[in-house]
Amino acid sequence: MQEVRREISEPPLVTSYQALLQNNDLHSSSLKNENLSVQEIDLPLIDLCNLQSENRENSRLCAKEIVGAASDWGFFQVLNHGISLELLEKIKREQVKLFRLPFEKKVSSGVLNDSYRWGNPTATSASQFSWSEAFHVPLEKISDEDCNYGEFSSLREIMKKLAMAMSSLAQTIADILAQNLGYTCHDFPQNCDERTCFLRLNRYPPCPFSWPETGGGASGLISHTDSDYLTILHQDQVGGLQVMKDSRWVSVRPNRNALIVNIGDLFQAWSNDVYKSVEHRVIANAKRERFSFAYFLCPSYQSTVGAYAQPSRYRSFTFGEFREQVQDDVKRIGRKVGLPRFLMDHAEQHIHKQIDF
Ligand SMILES: C=C1C[C@]23C[C@@]1(O)CC[C@H]2[C@@]12CC[C@H](O)[C@@](C)(C(=O)O1)[C@H]2[C@@H]3C(=O)O
Ligand SMILES: O=C(O)CCC(=O)C(=O)O
Ligand SMILES: [Fe+2]
Repeated sequence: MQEVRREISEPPLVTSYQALLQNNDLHSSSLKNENLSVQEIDLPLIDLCNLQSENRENSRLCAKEIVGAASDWGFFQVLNHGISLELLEKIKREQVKLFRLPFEKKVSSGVLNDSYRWGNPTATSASQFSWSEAFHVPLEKISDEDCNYGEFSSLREIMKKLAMAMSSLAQTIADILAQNLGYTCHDFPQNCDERTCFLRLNRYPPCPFSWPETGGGASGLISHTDSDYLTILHQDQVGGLQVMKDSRWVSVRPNRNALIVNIGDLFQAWSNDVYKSVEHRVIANAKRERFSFAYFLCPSYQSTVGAYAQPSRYRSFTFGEFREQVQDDVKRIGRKVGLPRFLMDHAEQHIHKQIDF
């Protein structure tokens, strides 16, 4: 009887991870029992309905909560964000269908602007491996007629709606954070539009190398800070997102009605470290697959990040220079360094201070 070859949708994560384990000391694993006593917490929960309140005091207090969380946690979650549960559930259904495509098709069909990524292509050790797959799609490609959606035309419509709603939410929050620092223009950050921003769809397959089965194990997504101004993130109810708080990992309790907002590297630089771009990661789950999606508020590569006030702790750099430095560091030392590469050194700071007076 003709054997029906079941097309595999799973990326070859096991093979890749095992190959990396062979390279390294067999006992080395990314989470050397780091995960033992991670506390589950609720991120600061901010109800955005107060922002539109006629009561100016409510609106002011809501803005104050956003500023406080962005300065202290670098992460918070918002209610009444303008994206309906119905739309969020539609995205989840489409996302499941999309990731169920045969792996070969995800890699080679060019679907969603050929934006498919899995594992961590630059990983040279097990600790840099990410047990996940993703589509990282520029917003402009979502509405681009010749963007290959294959049988996913419904996905295009849903992603366009999502992108619009996420863009508006990100702009509202960026405005509040910028105004708090005395920035009066209403279009901060400049040069962020559908040509420069991204939607990222993540799937985290069940992982046989996950903690605590092995007392350490693969990361769903390795620890990183986001290379953007601001990220709006939706995680499903499986859990696994962890955020660094006071030098300890805390696990973020899922809240089905909330969206998570986190400050990116560029906003930390622009705000002279007032707002924090905080390390976060995803712990792989042994039994359940997990889905999330994220909107990244990014400027054009030619845009200078600058600072809201001088003297800035960071030398002036463009987003393109930042991305290049990230990729160069990942290639040369196996991990992203990010902002520390752009700190003004003391001599430069001294000179800038002299020039400014
Ligand atoms: C926000 C992001 C930065 C990142 C891609 C991502 O969407 C999520 C994973 C991040 C990460 C972590 C490990 C590596 O440093 C990196 C280059 C990667 O492959 O995944 C970064 C990505 C980045 O900075 O572009
Ligand atoms: O899946 C998550 O919860 C986090 C994803 C993330 O950090 C990212 O895509 O940058
Ligand atoms: Fe992230």
